[in-house]
Amino acid sequence: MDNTKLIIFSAPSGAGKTTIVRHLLANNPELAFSVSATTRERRSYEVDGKDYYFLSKEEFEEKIKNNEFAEYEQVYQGTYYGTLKSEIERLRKEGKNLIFDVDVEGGLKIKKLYQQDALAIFVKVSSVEVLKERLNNRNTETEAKRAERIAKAVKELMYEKLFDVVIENDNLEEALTKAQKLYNDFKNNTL
Ligand SMILES: Nc1nc2c(ncn2[C@@H]2O[C@H](COP(=O)(O)OP(=O)(O)O)[C@@H](O)[C@H]2O)c(=O)[nH]1
Ligand SMILES: Nc1ncnc2c1ncn2[C@@H]1O[C@H](COP(=O)(O)OP(=O)(O)O)[C@@H](O)[C@H]1O
Repeated sequence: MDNTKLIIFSAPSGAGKTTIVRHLLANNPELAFSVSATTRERRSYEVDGKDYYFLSKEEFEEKIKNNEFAEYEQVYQGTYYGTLKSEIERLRKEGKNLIFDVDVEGGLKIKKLYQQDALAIFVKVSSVEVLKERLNNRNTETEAKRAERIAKAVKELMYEKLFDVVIENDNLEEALTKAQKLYNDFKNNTL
């Protein structure tokens, strides 16, 4: 089946897209997570093959050479992230709707590739201060890496208008309800 839906979540780091994506996955069994490949270090709570395919730089560059990515980027200096064509094809063949957690540029590229089969959602918060606070609380990065994420986030805020829909994630409950409703409407062609 190649007419399944693709639902893309992009956001500045810390806005809450991973939290929203996990919630939708837990509540919608026909949804599957598009596992990206990356060269960044695994966080203690992450599982290889479930959260990301963790690859060496050499392995990743080999796949670039072989044209295996639908899209990829060096999101942070020296760190690759990308969506493998094989991942999308495998899950669509299984009849799954796919959900993506990718950065803003990656999200727009996937939207361009899949057009009306894809819904591109931008998650935002009311201020950069909120992002900083959440990244501090999540405590998964060093000070320098956090600063890099914040600098990128400030630039990404300008991309909001290029997305199909925006979800404000100041209140998590409201954001989760809106995300579920959007997914239902998109899935049922009633958006
Ligand atoms: N373009 C692209 N970006 C990705 C992909 N996978 C993850 N990302 C993005 O890379 C950025 C960094 O992700 P991560 O290291 O998990 O950090 P976090 O956003 O701070 O949780 C986030 O914006 C992700 O959405 C991908 O396959 N392609
Ligand atoms: N509405 C919210 N209010 C407060 N904290 C939140 C909210 N949404 C997410 N968080 C927390 O903020 C941090 C960043 O969220 P995460 O989903 O990892 O963001 P992203 O994937 O966009 O980087 C996490 O610790 C998460 O638990």
